Amino acid sequence: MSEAMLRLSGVEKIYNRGQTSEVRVLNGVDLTLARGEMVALVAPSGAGKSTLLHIAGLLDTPDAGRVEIGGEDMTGLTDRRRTMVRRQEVGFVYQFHHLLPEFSALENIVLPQLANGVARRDAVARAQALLEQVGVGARAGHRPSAMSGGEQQRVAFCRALANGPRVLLADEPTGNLDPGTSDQVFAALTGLVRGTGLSALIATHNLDLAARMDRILRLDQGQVVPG
Ligand SMILES: Nc1ncnc2c1ncn2[C@@H]1O[C@H](COP(=O)(O)OP(=O)(O)OP(=O)(O)O)[C@@H](O)[C@H]1O
Repeated sequence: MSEAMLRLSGVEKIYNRGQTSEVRVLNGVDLTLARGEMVALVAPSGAGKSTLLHIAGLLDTPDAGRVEIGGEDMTGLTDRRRTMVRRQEVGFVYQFHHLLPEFSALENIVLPQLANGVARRDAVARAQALLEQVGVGARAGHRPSAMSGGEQQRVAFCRALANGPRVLLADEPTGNLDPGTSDQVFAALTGLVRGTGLSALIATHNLDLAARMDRILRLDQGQVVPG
């Protein structure tokens, strides 16, 4: 059997709304991403995609169930260890790029590497190589505000991959782009992911993009089912 990079088992999440009402957003989510798999997560707005991605990426904890990354059970880890695993093993991409506005594209990819203990020279070389790979190498010195939306998002992909994570989690990564740009930016993301062994879970409303991934999963009534 192929190696599981991300596994969620029986994951539950309940939010309290006031003192009397609660909403069970995730109700026994089981999900496994094999090494190198690109999987689409499709769900109506409000179904709990962001909640699921945050739990999978160790930004939030489930009320029940467990999360394993690279075969390691994340339940009961110290905050310090969780932060370390998140920084090294998980890359995030959001609908909006969230790049640091006062830094260049290159620096936005260098900084997370420095925070992870990489030497500056190596970090710069990796950042430049990633930018070249997604076709924005010539923009390395530009600040985000001097780049197009598609270019900004490509830089955000590079930043997410800066520390060589094993798992990439993306929440509507092309949701803010027009259809043509969305296609190109998705192709750039695919180019970065394929062949690296990285496993990607990509939430999208775009069914054309979803159809280009290895599998489609649907979040339905708090559970993940084949799409
Ligand atoms: N901190 C919170 N407290 C209470 N309810 C919450 C909280 N966070 C999310 N919810 C509720 O949980 C449900 C799922 O939210 P979530 O953001 O995960 O959905 P989503 O599928 O990502 O939606 P969208 O596609 O619109 O971003 C929603 O009904 C939301 O209102």
